[in-house]
Amino acid sequence: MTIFEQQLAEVQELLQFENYPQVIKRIIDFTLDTEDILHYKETIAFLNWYDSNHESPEVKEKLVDLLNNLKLTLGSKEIKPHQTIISINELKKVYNSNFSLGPINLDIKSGEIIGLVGENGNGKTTLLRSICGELHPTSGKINYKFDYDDLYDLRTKLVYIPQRTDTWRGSMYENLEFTASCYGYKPEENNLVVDLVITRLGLRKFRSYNWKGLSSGYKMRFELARMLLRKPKILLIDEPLANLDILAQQTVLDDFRNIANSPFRPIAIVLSSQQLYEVEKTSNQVVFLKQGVQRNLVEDTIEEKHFIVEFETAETISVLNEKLNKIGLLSLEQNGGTLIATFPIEISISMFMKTLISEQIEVTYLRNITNSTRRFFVK
Ligand SMILES: Nc1ncnc2c1ncn2[C@@H]1O[C@H](COP(=O)(O)OP(=O)(O)OP(=O)(O)O)[C@@H](O)[C@H]1O
Repeated sequence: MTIFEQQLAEVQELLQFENYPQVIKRIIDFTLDTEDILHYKETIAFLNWYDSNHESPEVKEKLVDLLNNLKLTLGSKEIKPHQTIISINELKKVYNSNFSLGPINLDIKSGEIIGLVGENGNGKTTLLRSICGELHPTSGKINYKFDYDDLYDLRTKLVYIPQRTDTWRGSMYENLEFTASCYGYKPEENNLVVDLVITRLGLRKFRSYNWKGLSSGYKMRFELARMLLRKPKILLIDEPLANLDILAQQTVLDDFRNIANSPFRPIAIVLSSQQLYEVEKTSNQVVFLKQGVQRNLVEDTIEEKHFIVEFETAETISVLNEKLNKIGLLSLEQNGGTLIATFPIEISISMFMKTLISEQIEVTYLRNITNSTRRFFVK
């Protein structure tokens, strides 16, 4: 099964369960993948009709037709393999302020999401700005393994969205039309592509809004729409989840996943965040930075492996120590209201849970963080 066939099967399943908002997003992705104006027009005709026919019994039938037509075109299109597009070797950046980042070693592949995590001031922004070429490394090298004509072309393909973005004038729609016209879309394609991208990012209702009228979460989505129109190889995004509620965070991460993993136009996404668990669920690689030093979870073989759980309970530390000693508790640390218990690696989550039940320890929260970068945070 090709990656396209897998994705098609996923969308067909969503359609079976009548999850229309998700199906429509994925259909827009496929439509953009065709790079064919006829498909753009067909999907937009459906979107315009759907605006006033959400409840119509014809929705499903129309979506099935759209999907079948897209399948015919995309079934014979060449699938792009995921390749290393940036290779970072021994990168170091030293500021006069004495902060030093690195050495960083990292391969970034198309189609993948890399999460950069770490507490405030640990070098996440410095690394993103180095990768996009805004900062010159003190030593080490960043190899860009894709074709580009000159530095301008390189910067077009490396798109960086900072934490705080600039204000803009006019409506969101006009701004996106302008961006599309600057980045090589034909005049007859311009509005069609803008319509598709705007809808894909959940901005359809807000197209006539100006900068002041948009909430910070929607401003971030606008920046994303603007950057996607540039057809980047890599998107570097600083704290995209910062102003979003938990549901919106999950939606945005899901969108990133699908946008990155296009069978025909895969891009890499590197994002920094404090939302550790959300990022870990979505990323192919997680890089943890502590005072500028890199720790990769998958490659972290230096330390001895332990079974580690994070939990919350009203029980006292002395009682917990006594009860959990029965399954070889090695340490019990308190981090705010949360407890972190470390055991030998032989202990499993089911053994831990059985002990909670047999020892009558009531917990209000529990998470196995053995394979999470969370354990770097709590050290
Ligand atoms: N241009 C600069 N000159 C000197 N020091 C700097 C400069 N930019 C950042 N720093 C320092 O480098 C360190 C790392 O900053 P950076 O912004 O990369 O961290 P961060 O992990 O992105 O933090 P946050 O999560 O707060 O955005 C900080 O101590 C910061 O003060």
